[in-house]
Amino acid sequence: MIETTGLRKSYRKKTSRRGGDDTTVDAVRGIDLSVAAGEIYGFLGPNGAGKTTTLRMLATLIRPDGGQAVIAGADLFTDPAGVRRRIGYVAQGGGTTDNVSAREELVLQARMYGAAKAQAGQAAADALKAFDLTGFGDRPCATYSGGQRRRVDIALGVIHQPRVLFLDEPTVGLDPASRAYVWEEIRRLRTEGMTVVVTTHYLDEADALCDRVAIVDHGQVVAEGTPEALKREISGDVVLVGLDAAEAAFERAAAVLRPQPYLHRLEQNGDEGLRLYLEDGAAAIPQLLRALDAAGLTPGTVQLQRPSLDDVFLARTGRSLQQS
Ligand SMILES: Nc1ncnc2c1ncn2[C@@H]1O[C@H](COP(=O)(O)OP(=O)(O)OP(=O)(O)O)[C@@H](O)[C@H]1O
Repeated sequence: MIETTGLRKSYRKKTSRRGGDDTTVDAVRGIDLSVAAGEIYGFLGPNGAGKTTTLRMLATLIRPDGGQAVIAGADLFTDPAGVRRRIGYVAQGGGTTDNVSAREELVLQARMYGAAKAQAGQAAADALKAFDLTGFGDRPCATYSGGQRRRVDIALGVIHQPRVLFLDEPTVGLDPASRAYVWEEIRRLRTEGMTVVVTTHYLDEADALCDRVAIVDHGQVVAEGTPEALKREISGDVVLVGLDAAEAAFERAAAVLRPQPYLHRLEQNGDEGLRLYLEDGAAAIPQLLRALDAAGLTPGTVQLQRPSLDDVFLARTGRSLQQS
């Protein structure tokens, strides 16, 4: 449904000093994608990774500097109008107006896509029902909760029944219950056959919602696959060892643990302690506690975890997504 090769975009930025030269920001440095019909496909990455730029290029809102892309059978470079007819796009923060109701917004949007008045009224009524907005859909949008407003944004994005929907950070700023509700709506669109591409910097969102994920960093895809397959790459378990915030304790513990035969890899876990990658965490914990104890080190906490997408990010970039 979406095929891209080498998609790229640079921005020119004026330096703040007068007479200074322009600098170039390579926001997207050649992205190859293949998104199948009916998938929920996620771009996961830290702020500034190039997720929004990629999405805006695919949605015809920014012209790429190079590469190729075909979306729902239309070529992004030679037929952007064809792409636009087949897609919906919901920007970060959405586009609803405070003093207008959801129904009015939906009617207007349907009319903009060429529906006659009666058809647009019917499409709006159907959308209010489908997205569970009927209870408040005739009140001004300013009176809605963040989650309700987000559902209106998504309803607006699909009023013309596109084949592909692009959602930029759909749940940013929402409470956990509203986020779960928005995920449900996105899954419902998939069951109706829509292909959904979503950007997020939430690990749990990428993990729970997306069929496949591209992990993006510095304008490039650093890992791609189903969340399960990506996590399987990090074989074994993760053990978090909580230590005193003193650097010296981290270094001493690392020196003790590094030679242990069961350890695959060891990283500092921010200022909380160490993150150990090993085959069988439950079996290794008593041994590593004994080794630390023999060196006079007592961890405050020891936690066993399954690898997360953050561990994949860490393995590929050397940084944690949560700390980037
Ligand atoms: N209009 C612009 N002019 C100059 N630089 C830009 C522009 N838009 C984006 N950038 C830069 O391009 C890079 C990628 O930005 P982009 O917004 O695509 O990242 P992102 O992954 O979506 O992050 P966020 O979630 O913070 O929006 C960043 O370094 C950003 O500062």
